[in-house]
Amino acid sequence: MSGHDTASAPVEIFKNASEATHHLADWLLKLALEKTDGPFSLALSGGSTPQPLYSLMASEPYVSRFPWARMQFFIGDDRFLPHDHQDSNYGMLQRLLFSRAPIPADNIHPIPATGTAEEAAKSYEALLKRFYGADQFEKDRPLFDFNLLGLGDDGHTASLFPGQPVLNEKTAWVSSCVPPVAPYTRVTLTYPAIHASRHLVLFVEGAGKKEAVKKVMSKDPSCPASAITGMDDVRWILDEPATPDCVK
Ligand SMILES: O=C1O[C@H](COP(=O)(O)O)[C@@H](O)[C@H](O)[C@H]1O
Repeated sequence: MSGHDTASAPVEIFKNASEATHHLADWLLKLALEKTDGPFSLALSGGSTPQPLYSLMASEPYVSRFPWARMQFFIGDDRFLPHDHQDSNYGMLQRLLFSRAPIPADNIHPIPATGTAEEAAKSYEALLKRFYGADQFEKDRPLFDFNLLGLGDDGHTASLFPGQPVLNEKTAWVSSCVPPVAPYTRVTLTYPAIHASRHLVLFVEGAGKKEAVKKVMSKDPSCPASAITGMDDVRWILDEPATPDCVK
């Protein structure tokens, strides 16, 4: 069973964060191995939830099994900070995964951290368009084979925060934005770029997220994650504490 949006998406529930993380690593490995006709492109999220996943991918047996040379790594959103700043999403990925797995340097695509945030967004969009080989999305041709998204307790995903102008972006693939409350100017994939994903997963853990998960599942318009769609497959991977009673 598969769904194309966050309300119809199947929900996979795991007893705890460790089980959810192992399941996600196994599924991601399967998808990456199955895609043999060209690169396997990924957009990865930041924040705290996926950190054990990145560490796991860089550990045995996964590190010996992923087809790293065929994988192209993009960042779903980042804080506009030097890459070695402790709150940089790219910096976190570099520490936990990129520096520990045999990934060709040319396959890792950080959001630039120089110039202005607007310039960084434009430059990342140009890079994505070169990778995609076109300036416009083509029907049934994804930009990302896999897009890993998190969820904030305010319903934000990537750096699409409630009530922000970036939510209305219809053409740009990448945008800078200033979160209303959370720290740092951000550079984020926009809805059009996120929607061009073949497999998209909302990976959410912890009781503190339960209310936000419930709102997004019921398409509450105040939550940016409610408007997420994917091309083929949108799914939730949750641990029990994050799972609303209505889906248990
Ligand atoms: O600010 C961000 O928050 C979300 C959720 O992070 P978490 O720490 O609650 O897991 C994350 O998905 C996003 O990439 C990040 O920049």
